[in-house]
Amino acid sequence: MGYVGITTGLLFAELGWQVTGLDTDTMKIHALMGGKLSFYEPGLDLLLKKHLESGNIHFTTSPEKGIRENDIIFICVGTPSDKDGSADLQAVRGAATSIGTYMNDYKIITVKSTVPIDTNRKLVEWITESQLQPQPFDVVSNPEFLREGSALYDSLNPDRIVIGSDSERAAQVIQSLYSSIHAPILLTNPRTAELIKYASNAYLATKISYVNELARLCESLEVNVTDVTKGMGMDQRIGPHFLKAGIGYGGSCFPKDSMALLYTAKEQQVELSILDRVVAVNNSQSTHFLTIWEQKIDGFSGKTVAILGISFKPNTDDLREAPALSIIQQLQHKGVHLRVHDPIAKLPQAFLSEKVQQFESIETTLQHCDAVILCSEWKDYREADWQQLRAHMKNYYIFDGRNTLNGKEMTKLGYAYFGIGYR
Ligand SMILES: NC(=O)C1=CN([C@@H]2O[C@H](COP(=O)(O)OP(=O)(O)OC[C@H]3O[C@@H](n4cnc5c(N)ncnc54)[C@H](O)[C@@H]3O)[C@@H](O)[C@H]2O)C=CC1
Ligand SMILES: O=C(O)[C@H]1O[C@H](OP(=O)(O)OP(=O)(O)OC[C@H]2O[C@@H](n3ccc(=O)[nH]c3=O)[C@H](O)[C@@H]2O)[C@H](O)[C@@H](O)[C@@H]1O
Repeated sequence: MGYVGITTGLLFAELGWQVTGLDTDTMKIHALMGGKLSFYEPGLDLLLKKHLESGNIHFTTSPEKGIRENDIIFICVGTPSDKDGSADLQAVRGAATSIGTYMNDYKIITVKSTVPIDTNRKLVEWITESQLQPQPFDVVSNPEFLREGSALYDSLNPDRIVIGSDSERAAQVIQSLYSSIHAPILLTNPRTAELIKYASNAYLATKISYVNELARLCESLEVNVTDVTKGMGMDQRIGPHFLKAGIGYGGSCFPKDSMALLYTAKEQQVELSILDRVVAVNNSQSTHFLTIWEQKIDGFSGKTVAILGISFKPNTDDLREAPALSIIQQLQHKGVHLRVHDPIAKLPQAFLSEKVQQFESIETTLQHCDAVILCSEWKDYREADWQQLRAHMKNYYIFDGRNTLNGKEMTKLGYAYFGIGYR
Protein backbone atom coordinates (compact mmCIF):
# COMPACT_ATOMS: atom_id res chain seq x y z
CA MET A 1 0.00 0.00 0.00
CA GLY A 2 1.62 3.16 -1.23
CA TYR A 3 0.34 6.71 -0.94
CA VAL A 4 -2.93 6.14 -2.74
CA GLY A 5 -3.67 2.70 -1.29
CA ILE A 6 -3.19 3.66 2.34
CA THR A 7 -4.89 7.06 1.96
CA THR A 8 -7.90 5.50 0.22
CA GLY A 9 -8.12 2.77 2.86
CA LEU A 10 -7.93 5.24 5.72
CA LEU A 11 -10.42 7.60 4.05
CA PHE A 12 -13.02 4.84 3.83
CA ALA A 13 -12.21 3.67 7.38
CA GLU A 14 -12.78 7.26 8.52
CA LEU A 15 -16.10 7.34 6.62
CA GLY A 16 -17.18 4.28 8.64
CA TRP A 17 -16.57 1.45 6.16
CA GLN A 18 -14.79 -1.82 6.92
CA VAL A 19 -11.50 -1.88 5.01
CA THR A 20 -8.88 -4.55 4.29
CA GLY A 21 -5.49 -3.31 3.12
CA LEU A 22 -3.82 -5.84 0.82
CA ASP A 23 -0.25 -5.56 -0.46
CA THR A 24 2.22 -8.07 -1.82
CA ASP A 25 5.00 -6.30 0.13
CA THR A 26 5.10 -8.14 3.47
CA MET A 27 7.41 -5.58 5.10
CA LYS A 28 4.93 -2.77 4.38
CA ILE A 29 1.98 -4.78 5.66
CA HIS A 30 3.73 -5.81 8.87
CA ALA A 31 4.73 -2.20 9.50
CA LEU A 32 1.12 -1.08 8.89
CA MET A 33 -0.18 -3.76 11.28
CA GLY A 34 2.14 -2.24 13.88
CA GLY A 35 0.82 1.27 13.13
CA LYS A 36 3.81 2.40 11.02
CA LEU A 37 3.73 3.94 7.55
CA SER A 38 6.51 3.27 5.05
CA PHE A 39 6.52 6.96 4.03
CA TYR A 40 6.05 10.37 5.65
CA GLU A 41 2.65 12.00 5.19
CA PRO A 42 1.23 14.43 7.78
CA GLY A 43 -1.83 13.16 9.66
CA LEU A 44 -1.93 9.65 8.21
CA ASP A 45 -0.04 8.02 11.10
CA LEU A 46 -2.62 9.22 13.63
CA LEU A 47 -5.50 8.10 11.44
CA LEU A 48 -3.85 4.71 11.02
CA LYS A 49 -3.57 4.24 14.79
CA LYS A 50 -7.16 5.44 15.25
CA HIS A 51 -8.59 2.91 12.81
CA LEU A 52 -6.39 0.01 13.89
CA GLU A 53 -8.00 0.61 17.28
CA SER A 54 -11.53 1.18 15.92
CA GLY A 55 -11.19 -2.06 13.95
CA ASN A 56 -12.33 -0.32 10.74
CA ILE A 57 -9.08 -1.25 8.98
CA HIS A 58 -6.95 -4.37 9.01
CA PHE A 59 -4.17 -5.60 6.77
CA THR A 60 -3.21 -8.76 4.94
CA THR A 61 -0.71 -10.07 2.41
CA SER A 62 -3.10 -12.82 1.35
CA PRO A 63 -4.83 -11.95 -1.94
CA GLU A 64 -7.24 -14.83 -1.34
CA LYS A 65 -8.41 -13.35 1.96
CA GLY A 66 -8.39 -9.74 0.77
CA ILE A 67 -10.38 -10.52 -2.37
CA ARG A 68 -12.85 -13.13 -1.04
CA GLU A 69 -13.82 -11.15 2.07
CA ASN A 70 -14.64 -7.88 0.30
CA ASP A 71 -17.38 -6.82 -2.13
CA ILE A 72 -15.57 -3.81 -3.56
CA ILE A 73 -11.91 -3.90 -4.54
CA PHE A 74 -9.85 -0.76 -5.18
CA ILE A 75 -6.76 -1.20 -7.35
CA CYS A 76 -4.16 1.35 -6.17
CA VAL A 77 -0.95 -0.24 -7.48
CA GLY A 78 1.85 1.76 -9.10
CA THR A 79 1.91 2.58 -12.83
CA PRO A 80 5.50 3.78 -13.35
CA SER A 81 7.01 4.94 -16.63
CA ASP A 82 8.28 2.26 -18.93
CA LYS A 83 11.47 2.94 -20.94
CA ASP A 84 9.46 4.32 -23.88
CA GLY A 85 7.43 6.67 -21.63
CA SER A 86 4.28 4.55 -21.66
CA ALA A 87 2.65 3.52 -18.36
CA ASP A 88 3.91 0.14 -17.17
CA LEU A 89 0.74 -1.81 -16.37
CA GLN A 90 2.41 -4.94 -14.98
CA ALA A 91 1.21 -4.32 -11.42
CA VAL A 92 -2.35 -3.60 -12.63
CA ARG A 93 -2.31 -6.85 -14.59
CA GLY A 94 -0.91 -8.69 -11.55
CA ALA A 95 -3.74 -7.34 -9.40
CA ALA A 96 -6.30 -8.29 -12.08
CA THR A 97 -4.93 -11.85 -12.18
CA SER A 98 -5.21 -12.19 -8.39
CA ILE A 99 -8.76 -10.84 -8.47
CA GLY A 100 -9.81 -13.23 -11.24
CA THR A 101 -8.18 -16.17 -9.51
CA TYR A 102 -9.71 -15.65 -6.09
CA MET A 103 -13.08 -13.97 -6.65
CA ASN A 104 -15.94 -16.13 -5.45
CA ASP A 105 -18.99 -13.95 -6.15
CA TYR A 106 -20.02 -10.56 -7.63
CA LYS A 107 -17.36 -7.87 -7.10
CA ILE A 108 -16.97 -4.24 -8.08
CA ILE A 109 -13.39 -3.62 -9.19
CA THR A 110 -12.49 0.05 -8.95
CA VAL A 111 -9.33 1.50 -10.49
CA LYS A 112 -7.70 4.32 -8.48
CA SER A 113 -4.31 3.91 -10.15
CA THR A 114 -3.63 6.38 -12.96
CA VAL A 115 -4.03 4.26 -16.08
CA PRO A 116 -4.08 5.03 -19.82
CA ILE A 117 -7.27 5.10 -21.81
CA ASP A 118 -8.82 1.65 -22.35
CA THR A 119 -7.14 0.05 -19.34
CA ASN A 120 -10.54 -0.51 -17.69
CA ARG A 121 -11.56 -2.39 -20.82
CA LYS A 122 -8.39 -4.48 -20.72
CA LEU A 123 -8.98 -5.13 -17.04
CA VAL A 124 -12.24 -6.92 -17.92
CA GLU A 125 -10.27 -9.21 -20.27
CA TRP A 126 -7.48 -9.84 -17.74
CA ILE A 127 -9.89 -10.69 -14.94
CA THR A 128 -12.06 -12.90 -17.15
CA GLU A 129 -9.02 -14.78 -18.49
CA SER A 130 -7.80 -15.63 -14.99
CA GLN A 131 -11.15 -16.72 -13.55
CA LEU A 132 -11.26 -20.39 -12.62
CA GLN A 133 -15.06 -20.31 -12.82
CA PRO A 134 -17.13 -17.51 -14.37
CA GLN A 135 -18.10 -14.93 -11.73
CA PRO A 136 -19.93 -11.67 -12.35
CA PHE A 137 -18.15 -8.33 -11.84
CA ASP A 138 -18.19 -4.70 -12.91
CA VAL A 139 -15.28 -2.30 -13.33
CA VAL A 140 -15.27 1.35 -12.34
CA SER A 141 -12.70 4.04 -13.02
CA ASN A 142 -12.35 6.34 -10.00
CA PRO A 143 -9.13 8.31 -10.48
CA GLU A 144 -7.34 9.87 -7.53
CA PHE A 145 -6.48 13.60 -7.36
CA LEU A 146 -4.72 13.85 -3.96
CA ARG A 147 -1.38 15.61 -3.56
CA GLU A 148 1.46 14.22 -1.47
CA GLY A 149 2.01 16.31 1.62
CA SER A 150 -1.73 17.04 1.90
CA ALA A 151 -3.10 13.60 1.03
CA LEU A 152 -5.51 13.38 3.93
CA TYR A 153 -6.94 16.90 3.50
CA ASP A 154 -7.31 16.37 -0.25
CA SER A 155 -9.12 13.06 0.24
CA LEU A 156 -11.58 14.53 2.71
CA ASN A 157 -12.05 17.73 0.68
CA PRO A 158 -11.79 16.82 -3.01
CA ASP A 159 -12.70 19.38 -5.68
CA ARG A 160 -14.58 16.62 -7.49
CA ILE A 161 -15.08 12.87 -7.51
CA VAL A 162 -14.92 11.26 -10.95
CA ILE A 163 -16.68 7.92 -11.42
CA GLY A 164 -16.53 6.25 -14.82
CA SER A 165 -18.43 3.04 -15.44
CA ASP A 166 -20.58 1.32 -18.03
CA SER A 167 -22.58 -0.18 -15.17
CA GLU A 168 -25.07 2.23 -13.58
CA ARG A 169 -25.43 -0.08 -10.58
CA ALA A 170 -21.68 -0.22 -9.88
CA ALA A 171 -21.31 3.55 -10.34
CA GLN A 172 -24.11 4.11 -7.81
CA VAL A 173 -22.47 1.80 -5.25
CA ILE A 174 -19.14 3.65 -5.56
CA GLN A 175 -20.96 6.99 -5.37
CA SER A 176 -22.65 5.86 -2.14
CA LEU A 177 -19.25 5.15 -0.53
CA TYR A 178 -18.52 8.88 -0.76
CA SER A 179 -21.98 10.05 0.40
CA SER A 180 -20.65 11.91 3.45
CA ILE A 181 -18.08 13.86 1.39
CA HIS A 182 -19.31 17.19 0.08
CA ALA A 183 -17.99 17.35 -3.46
CA PRO A 184 -19.48 17.42 -6.93
CA ILE A 185 -19.61 13.98 -8.51
CA LEU A 186 -18.99 13.54 -12.21
CA LEU A 187 -20.51 10.33 -13.57
CA THR A 188 -19.08 9.35 -16.92
CA ASN A 189 -17.75 6.40 -18.91
CA PRO A 190 -14.42 4.71 -18.03
CA ARG A 191 -12.46 6.07 -21.03
CA THR A 192 -13.42 9.65 -20.21
CA ALA A 193 -12.57 9.17 -16.53
CA GLU A 194 -9.17 7.75 -17.48
CA LEU A 195 -8.43 10.72 -19.73
CA ILE A 196 -9.68 13.31 -17.19
CA LYS A 197 -6.91 12.18 -14.84
CA TYR A 198 -4.09 12.51 -17.38
CA ALA A 199 -5.49 15.73 -18.86
CA SER A 200 -5.68 17.29 -15.38
CA ASN A 201 -2.11 16.42 -14.40
CA ALA A 202 -0.78 17.50 -17.79
CA TYR A 203 -2.65 20.81 -17.53
CA LEU A 204 -1.23 21.51 -14.06
CA ALA A 205 2.25 20.69 -15.37
CA THR A 206 1.56 23.08 -18.28
CA LYS A 207 0.73 25.93 -15.89
CA ILE A 208 4.02 25.35 -14.05
CA SER A 209 6.17 25.17 -17.19
CA TYR A 210 4.42 28.27 -18.55
CA VAL A 211 5.36 30.33 -15.50
CA ASN A 212 8.81 28.76 -15.36
CA GLU A 213 9.51 29.84 -18.93
CA LEU A 214 8.00 33.25 -18.17
CA ALA A 215 10.40 33.44 -15.21
CA ARG A 216 13.31 33.14 -17.66
CA LEU A 217 11.99 36.19 -19.52
CA CYS A 218 11.40 38.04 -16.21
CA GLU A 219 15.00 37.30 -15.22
CA SER A 220 16.24 38.87 -18.41
CA LEU A 221 13.84 41.87 -18.21
CA GLU A 222 14.54 42.40 -14.48
CA VAL A 223 10.86 42.05 -13.58
CA ASN A 224 9.76 40.12 -10.51
CA VAL A 225 7.90 37.00 -11.72
CA THR A 226 6.03 36.64 -8.41
CA ASP A 227 4.50 40.08 -8.90
CA VAL A 228 3.55 39.13 -12.45
CA THR A 229 1.89 35.85 -11.44
CA LYS A 230 0.12 37.60 -8.57
CA GLY A 231 -1.41 40.02 -11.05
CA MET A 232 -2.28 37.19 -13.44
CA GLY A 233 -3.88 35.11 -10.69
CA MET A 234 -6.25 37.92 -9.73
CA ASP A 235 -8.09 37.29 -12.99
CA GLN A 236 -10.73 34.73 -12.05
CA ARG A 237 -10.42 33.10 -15.46
CA ILE A 238 -6.76 32.36 -14.67
CA GLY A 239 -6.87 31.80 -10.89
CA PRO A 240 -3.94 31.98 -8.45
CA HIS A 241 -3.06 28.28 -8.21
CA PHE A 242 -0.07 26.48 -9.69
CA LEU A 243 1.61 29.68 -10.85
CA LYS A 244 4.65 29.40 -8.58
CA ALA A 245 7.87 29.61 -10.58
CA GLY A 246 10.70 27.39 -9.42
CA ILE A 247 13.37 24.89 -10.40
CA GLY A 248 10.74 22.65 -12.01
CA TYR A 249 8.10 20.13 -11.06
CA GLY A 250 9.05 16.70 -9.76
CA GLY A 251 7.33 13.85 -8.01
CA SER A 252 5.99 10.47 -8.95
CA CYS A 253 3.20 11.77 -11.16
CA PHE A 254 3.61 14.93 -13.29
CA PRO A 255 6.76 13.64 -15.05
CA LYS A 256 5.44 10.11 -15.63
CA ASP A 257 1.87 11.10 -16.49
CA SER A 258 2.99 13.75 -19.01
CA MET A 259 5.16 11.14 -20.71
CA ALA A 260 2.33 8.58 -20.70
CA LEU A 261 -0.12 11.06 -22.26
CA LEU A 262 2.44 11.95 -24.93
CA TYR A 263 2.83 8.23 -25.61
CA THR A 264 -0.93 7.79 -26.01
CA ALA A 265 -1.01 10.76 -28.41
CA LYS A 266 1.86 9.28 -30.42
CA GLU A 267 0.01 5.98 -30.68
CA GLN A 268 -2.96 7.90 -32.07
CA GLN A 269 -0.65 9.88 -34.40
CA VAL A 270 -1.84 13.11 -32.81
CA GLU A 271 0.70 15.76 -31.88
CA LEU A 272 0.50 17.24 -28.36
CA SER A 273 3.07 19.92 -29.14
CA ILE A 274 2.30 22.06 -26.08
CA LEU A 275 2.80 19.16 -23.68
CA ASP A 276 6.00 18.26 -25.51
CA ARG A 277 7.36 21.73 -24.72
CA VAL A 278 6.08 21.54 -21.13
CA VAL A 279 8.30 18.51 -20.57
CA ALA A 280 11.28 20.11 -22.34
CA VAL A 281 11.02 23.33 -20.29
CA ASN A 282 10.82 21.30 -17.10
CA ASN A 283 13.82 19.18 -18.03
CA SER A 284 15.98 22.27 -18.60
CA GLN A 285 14.69 24.54 -15.81
CA SER A 286 17.19 23.66 -13.07
CA THR A 287 20.13 23.83 -15.50
CA HIS A 288 18.92 27.19 -16.81
CA PHE A 289 18.93 28.76 -13.35
CA LEU A 290 22.12 27.01 -12.20
CA THR A 291 23.85 28.67 -15.17
CA ILE A 292 22.53 32.10 -14.15
CA TRP A 293 23.48 31.57 -10.48
CA GLU A 294 26.92 30.31 -11.47
CA GLN A 295 27.64 33.70 -13.04
CA LYS A 296 26.56 35.48 -9.84
CA ILE A 297 28.95 33.46 -7.66
CA ASP A 298 31.78 33.51 -10.19
CA GLY A 299 31.76 29.76 -10.77
CA PHE A 300 30.58 26.92 -8.53
CA SER A 301 33.67 24.81 -9.05
CA GLY A 302 35.66 24.26 -5.83
CA LYS A 303 33.00 25.97 -3.69
CA THR A 304 31.05 24.55 -0.75
CA VAL A 305 27.30 24.70 -1.30
CA ALA A 306 24.42 23.83 1.02
CA ILE A 307 21.36 22.18 -0.53
CA LEU A 308 18.26 22.80 1.57
CA GLY A 309 15.29 20.51 0.89
CA ILE A 310 15.71 17.42 -1.26
CA SER A 311 12.15 16.03 -1.43
CA PHE A 312 10.25 17.01 -4.61
CA LYS A 313 8.05 19.28 -2.47
CA PRO A 314 7.64 20.03 1.26
CA ASN A 315 5.83 17.74 3.72
CA THR A 316 6.85 14.53 2.03
CA ASP A 317 9.96 12.34 2.05
CA ASP A 318 9.36 11.37 -1.58
CA LEU A 319 12.47 11.81 -3.73
CA ARG A 320 10.98 10.50 -6.96
CA GLU A 321 12.04 12.89 -9.79
CA ALA A 322 13.03 15.50 -7.19
CA PRO A 323 14.71 18.51 -8.91
CA ALA A 324 17.15 18.67 -5.96
CA LEU A 325 18.68 15.35 -7.02
CA SER A 326 19.33 16.65 -10.51
CA ILE A 327 20.92 19.82 -9.04
CA ILE A 328 23.13 17.71 -6.76
CA GLN A 329 24.29 15.63 -9.74
CA GLN A 330 24.99 18.72 -11.87
CA LEU A 331 27.04 20.32 -9.07
CA GLN A 332 28.88 17.06 -8.32
CA HIS A 333 30.18 17.12 -11.90
CA LYS A 334 31.55 20.61 -11.28
CA GLY A 335 33.53 19.40 -8.26
CA VAL A 336 31.37 21.22 -5.71
CA HIS A 337 31.47 20.18 -2.06
CA LEU A 338 27.82 19.64 -1.11
CA ARG A 339 26.30 19.81 2.37
CA VAL A 340 22.70 18.62 2.28
CA HIS A 341 19.74 19.06 4.61
CA ASP A 342 16.11 17.98 4.59
CA PRO A 343 13.75 17.93 7.58
CA ILE A 344 12.59 14.38 6.72
CA ALA A 345 13.95 12.95 3.46
CA LYS A 346 17.24 11.06 3.39
CA LEU A 347 19.66 11.21 0.48
CA PRO A 348 20.05 7.71 -1.04
CA GLN A 349 23.33 5.98 -0.16
CA ALA A 350 24.46 6.12 -3.80
CA PHE A 351 24.61 9.95 -3.63
CA LEU A 352 26.71 10.11 -0.45
CA SER A 353 30.48 10.50 -0.63
CA GLU A 354 33.28 12.50 0.92
CA LYS A 355 32.06 15.44 -1.15
CA VAL A 356 28.31 14.97 -0.61
CA GLN A 357 27.19 14.77 3.00
CA GLN A 358 23.84 15.09 4.72
CA PHE A 359 23.43 16.74 8.14
CA GLU A 360 20.66 16.78 10.73
CA SER A 361 20.55 20.51 11.52
CA ILE A 362 20.44 23.57 9.25
CA GLU A 363 23.23 25.20 11.33
CA THR A 364 25.68 22.32 10.76
CA THR A 365 24.75 22.10 7.09
CA LEU A 366 25.57 25.77 6.50
CA GLN A 367 28.98 25.63 8.17
CA HIS A 368 31.73 27.09 5.93
CA CYS A 369 29.36 27.25 2.94
CA ASP A 370 29.79 29.77 0.16
CA ALA A 371 26.19 29.48 -0.94
CA VAL A 372 22.80 27.99 -0.16
CA ILE A 373 20.53 26.53 -2.84
CA LEU A 374 16.98 26.12 -1.59
CA CYS A 375 15.27 23.31 -3.51
CA SER A 376 12.02 22.67 -1.63
CA GLU A 377 10.09 25.19 0.39
CA TRP A 378 9.85 23.51 3.82
CA LYS A 379 8.45 25.78 6.54
CA ASP A 380 11.69 25.10 8.49
CA TYR A 381 13.61 27.24 5.98
CA ARG A 382 11.08 30.08 5.86
CA GLU A 383 11.00 30.23 9.64
CA ALA A 384 14.75 29.79 10.21
CA ASP A 385 16.71 32.54 11.97
CA TRP A 386 18.71 33.67 8.96
CA GLN A 387 20.48 36.39 10.95
CA GLN A 388 21.92 33.78 13.27
CA LEU A 389 22.59 31.30 10.43
CA ARG A 390 24.75 33.84 8.61
CA ALA A 391 27.40 33.43 11.31
CA HIS A 392 27.99 29.82 10.20
CA MET A 393 28.66 30.63 6.54
CA LYS A 394 31.84 31.65 4.75
CA ASN A 395 30.14 33.58 1.93
CA TYR A 396 26.55 34.72 1.83
CA TYR A 397 24.93 33.68 -1.44
CA ILE A 398 21.33 32.46 -1.29
CA PHE A 399 19.85 30.91 -4.44
CA ASP A 400 16.17 30.43 -3.71
CA GLY A 401 14.89 27.82 -6.16
CA ARG A 402 11.34 28.13 -4.84
CA ASN A 403 11.05 31.91 -4.31
CA THR A 404 10.09 31.18 -0.75
CA LEU A 405 12.30 33.48 1.36
CA ASN A 406 11.74 37.23 1.62
CA GLY A 407 14.35 38.61 -0.75
CA LYS A 408 14.31 42.14 0.71
CA GLU A 409 14.76 40.82 4.27
CA MET A 410 17.59 38.54 3.19
CA THR A 411 19.36 41.44 1.44
CA LYS A 412 18.95 43.56 4.60
CA LEU A 413 20.60 40.74 6.57
CA GLY A 414 23.61 40.98 4.27
CA TYR A 415 22.94 38.06 1.95
CA ALA A 416 23.38 38.19 -1.81
CA TYR A 417 19.91 36.86 -2.59
CA PHE A 418 18.82 35.48 -5.99
CA GLY A 419 15.58 33.67 -6.75
CA ILE A 420 13.83 32.44 -9.86
CA GLY A 421 12.77 35.13 -12.29
CA TYR A 422 14.48 38.21 -10.80
CA ARG A 423 13.81 38.35 -7.09
N1 LIG B 1 1.40 9.26 -5.13
C1 LIG B 1 0.41 10.08 -5.35
O1 LIG B 1 0.33 11.16 -4.77
C2 LIG B 1 -0.67 9.75 -6.34
C3 LIG B 1 -0.61 8.60 -7.11
N2 LIG B 1 -1.60 8.33 -8.02
C4 LIG B 1 -1.55 7.10 -8.80
O2 LIG B 1 -1.85 6.01 -7.91
C5 LIG B 1 -1.09 4.85 -8.25
C6 LIG B 1 -0.30 4.39 -7.05
O3 LIG B 1 0.63 5.39 -6.69
P1 LIG B 1 1.48 5.29 -5.33
O4 LIG B 1 0.55 5.01 -4.22
O5 LIG B 1 2.35 6.48 -5.29
O6 LIG B 1 2.35 3.99 -5.68
P2 LIG B 1 3.36 3.17 -4.74
O7 LIG B 1 4.36 2.60 -5.67
O8 LIG B 1 3.76 4.02 -3.59
O9 LIG B 1 2.46 1.98 -4.17
C7 LIG B 1 1.96 0.91 -4.92
C8 LIG B 1 1.78 -0.31 -4.02
O10 LIG B 1 1.17 -1.35 -4.75
C9 LIG B 1 1.69 -2.60 -4.28
N3 LIG B 1 1.40 -3.68 -5.23
C10 LIG B 1 1.98 -3.91 -6.42
N4 LIG B 1 1.38 -4.99 -7.02
C11 LIG B 1 0.42 -5.44 -6.18
C12 LIG B 1 -0.54 -6.50 -6.21
N5 LIG B 1 -0.64 -7.31 -7.27
N6 LIG B 1 -1.36 -6.67 -5.16
C13 LIG B 1 -1.28 -5.85 -4.08
N7 LIG B 1 -0.40 -4.83 -4.00
C14 LIG B 1 0.44 -4.62 -5.03
C15 LIG B 1 3.17 -2.29 -4.09
O11 LIG B 1 3.80 -3.23 -3.25
C16 LIG B 1 3.12 -0.87 -3.48
O12 LIG B 1 3.09 -0.93 -2.09
C17 LIG B 1 -0.25 5.27 -9.46
O13 LIG B 1 -0.94 4.90 -10.63
C18 LIG B 1 -0.17 6.77 -9.36
O14 LIG B 1 0.01 7.39 -10.60
C19 LIG B 1 -2.68 9.14 -8.19
C20 LIG B 1 -2.80 10.29 -7.44
C21 LIG B 1 -1.82 10.67 -6.46
O1 LIG C 1 -1.43 12.26 -9.80
C1 LIG C 1 -0.78 12.58 -8.83
O2 LIG C 1 0.06 11.89 -8.26
C2 LIG C 1 -0.95 13.92 -8.20
O3 LIG C 1 0.03 14.80 -8.81
C3 LIG C 1 0.04 16.12 -8.28
O4 LIG C 1 0.32 16.09 -6.87
P1 LIG C 1 1.82 15.97 -6.28
O5 LIG C 1 2.74 15.53 -7.36
O6 LIG C 1 1.72 15.17 -5.05
O7 LIG C 1 2.22 17.45 -5.82
P2 LIG C 1 1.97 18.93 -6.40
O8 LIG C 1 1.59 19.80 -5.29
O9 LIG C 1 1.07 18.92 -7.57
O10 LIG C 1 3.44 19.35 -6.87
C4 LIG C 1 4.08 18.69 -7.94
C5 LIG C 1 5.35 19.42 -8.30
O11 LIG C 1 5.05 20.69 -8.89
C6 LIG C 1 5.77 21.72 -8.25
N1 LIG C 1 4.96 22.97 -8.29
C7 LIG C 1 3.66 22.97 -7.89
C8 LIG C 1 2.91 24.11 -7.95
C9 LIG C 1 3.47 25.29 -8.46
O12 LIG C 1 2.83 26.37 -8.54
N2 LIG C 1 4.76 25.28 -8.86
C10 LIG C 1 5.53 24.13 -8.80
O13 LIG C 1 6.71 24.15 -9.19
C11 LIG C 1 6.02 21.21 -6.83
O14 LIG C 1 7.13 21.85 -6.25
C12 LIG C 1 6.26 19.73 -7.10
O15 LIG C 1 7.60 19.50 -7.45
C13 LIG C 1 -1.34 16.76 -8.45
O16 LIG C 1 -1.36 18.06 -7.86
C14 LIG C 1 -2.43 15.89 -7.82
O17 LIG C 1 -3.71 16.44 -8.09
C15 LIG C 1 -2.34 14.48 -8.42
O18 LIG C 1 -3.30 13.63 -7.80
